[in-house]
Amino acid sequence: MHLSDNSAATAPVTPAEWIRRAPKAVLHDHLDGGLRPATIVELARACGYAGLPTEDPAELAVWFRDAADSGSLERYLETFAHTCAVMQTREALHRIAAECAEDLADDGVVYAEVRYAPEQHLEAGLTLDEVVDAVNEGLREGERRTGGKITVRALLTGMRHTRRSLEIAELTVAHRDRGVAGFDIAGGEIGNPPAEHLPAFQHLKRHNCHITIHAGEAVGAESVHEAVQVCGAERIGHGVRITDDIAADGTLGHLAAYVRDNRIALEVCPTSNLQTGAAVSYEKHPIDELRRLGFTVTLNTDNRLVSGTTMSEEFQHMADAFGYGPEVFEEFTVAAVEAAFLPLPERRRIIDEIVRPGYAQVGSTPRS
Ligand SMILES: O=c1[nH]cnc2c1ncn2[C@@H]1O[C@H](CO)[C@@H](O)[C@H]1O
Ligand SMILES: [Zn+2]
Repeated sequence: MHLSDNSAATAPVTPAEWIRRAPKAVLHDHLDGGLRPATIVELARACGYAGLPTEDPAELAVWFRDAADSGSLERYLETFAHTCAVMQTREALHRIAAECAEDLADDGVVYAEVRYAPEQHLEAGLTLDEVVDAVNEGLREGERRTGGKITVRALLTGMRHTRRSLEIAELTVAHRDRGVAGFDIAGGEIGNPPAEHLPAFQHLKRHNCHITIHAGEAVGAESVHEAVQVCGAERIGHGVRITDDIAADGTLGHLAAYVRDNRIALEVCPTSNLQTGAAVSYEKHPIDELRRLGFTVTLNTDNRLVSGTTMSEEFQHMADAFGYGPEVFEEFTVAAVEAAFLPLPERRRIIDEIVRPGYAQVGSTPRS
């Protein structure tokens, strides 16, 4: 991985106004990867965290993006030490969750699933339940502040390298129907296969809970296979290395065919992929090939602060790389809401009452 290859990841973009206005849905956005830089600085002062690389919010934003632009998932993940350090109290979690909902809504996001690992927020004595309650209350507050422009659900993440996934699965079951929509596994992929967390997945299945798994980011198709066929993932976080199972002429192997034919949604995060080395450039990102081959593709931020991005910026990068217009973004957005971990009538309502009418308006106004 040459850093010059992914320098596009750090190039500033100004999304077109119609992109900002278009309704968007994000299924893959980490709460602890999307804080406002000014909030981190304030909270660090308040809790006495002295480890920040700078106390200037603008410099801090640049620092995160540059540090994460490393070509390796492991180094990308090191930056989260600074965000998690200031996310240890009920008040901090509440504030960060509320601001997250506000920032997403401000960017035109109408539906979001925001994920985080409760086990990373216990350093100041909170219990797992208290962490989940604080985040849920913050998300509800954020939804209210936007006047109901956005619906947000939480996904609880178990970390691949720790041994708490069964507890987090139990927590997911306990908080389902109260703001928690599903379960995820994240963290360093190499050497930490998802099947090591089988008891967690079995618990979730026993209780009919939704599962998504980060896979096919740093490890190839075998990781996607294990996530789907052994662990029962309904969606795949990233999943871009499913291309290992697709021949140059577009012929699909059995795994790729299974993922496509069962409409297992890929939560694709282009800028993050450039930073971690999972893709070499926007223009060469496999999202376009996957879309053309009929995969269920959704477009996501992964980490707005750490990857220095927003949904509008991801849309703009894809528009620049592949010439996508509103029709394709409507397709991505509908695909995302269809794959949401929401009851079907709610998904239909968001698509019929918000997404379709929103794109009808985008299409009828001049694009600039
Ligand atoms: O793209 C990713 N791949 C794998 N793990 C990730 C990614 N982005 C964030 N996290 C991890 O998920 C934790 C909970 O939100 C974060 O603390 C980070 O360690
Ligand atoms: Zn992620």
